[in-house]
Amino acid sequence: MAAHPGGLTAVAPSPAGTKSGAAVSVRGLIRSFGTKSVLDGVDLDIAPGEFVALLGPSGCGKSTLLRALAGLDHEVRGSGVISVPDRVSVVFQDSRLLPWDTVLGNVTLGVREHDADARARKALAEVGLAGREKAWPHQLSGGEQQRVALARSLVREPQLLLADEPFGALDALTRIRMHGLLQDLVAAHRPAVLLVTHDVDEAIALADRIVVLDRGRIATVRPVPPAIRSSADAAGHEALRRDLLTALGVEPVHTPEPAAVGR
Ligand SMILES: Nc1ncnc2c1ncn2[C@@H]1O[C@H](COP(=O)(O)OP(=O)(O)OP(=O)(O)O)[C@@H](O)[C@H]1O
Repeated sequence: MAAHPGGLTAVAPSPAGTKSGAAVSVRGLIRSFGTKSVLDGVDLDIAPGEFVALLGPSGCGKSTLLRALAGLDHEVRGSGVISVPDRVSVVFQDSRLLPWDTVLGNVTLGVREHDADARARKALAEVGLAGREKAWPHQLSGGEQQRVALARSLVREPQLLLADEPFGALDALTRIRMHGLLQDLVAAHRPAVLLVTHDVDEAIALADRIVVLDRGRIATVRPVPPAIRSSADAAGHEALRRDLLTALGVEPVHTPEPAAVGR
């Protein structure tokens, strides 16, 4: 879906990026529900083309932050402190396809350019669904439906892709395949990405940088060096994993050293 429908005073779209050159700039973002404070002064920058994963315990406000960036939260309060690009797309855990329209119809929906059809076909080919244009959503698997959702987000060439646990409902094997697909799509289109996930391993596998939301603020920020992302640096990967689990308040399970043979 096209996010950022407008009417949100705290969000300032900036097609050329923010003054600082960031694709996303958030300062002191506050959001409460009744007396419950959820976001309590969030500061976050995302550079153009940067992939940021957002981790945090259940209920800490990850989706609330994403909805604020998407322009879907009309109550968010700040002081003109959110700046996002002009073209923002959102992918959710469920594909949110219209059941009464075909795959092609779902992807072209809302695209006003004269070549919407051709663009949608290209996007569907990119997600591996060439030839399925006339299928109905109910004829697709969960993974295929999420592929359509990705195609629908890409057809608008977003400068910012917001993804709220997009693979959370998929089986482990499909998830791994979708990770590869998302990496390819991001490499080809270079949007800035904010991925909300519960999965530390998913965050390490995909992100350039991981941020942890805790008690309404960004509490931990960790870069993910390419060697750790690809698991070439296995020790670094494990150290980062433990570090993030600790930041999430989870006691990492102790993995014993392999027993020395012949000692
Ligand atoms: N519209 C709303 N009205 C009242 N409370 C809300 C609303 N939306 C969110 N909340 C509350 O705000 C808190 C943060 O919710 P949010 O969905 O952002 O958390 P989350 O970190 O994404 O959680 P999860 O990982 O479980 O999806 C929760 O306590 C939730 O109940």
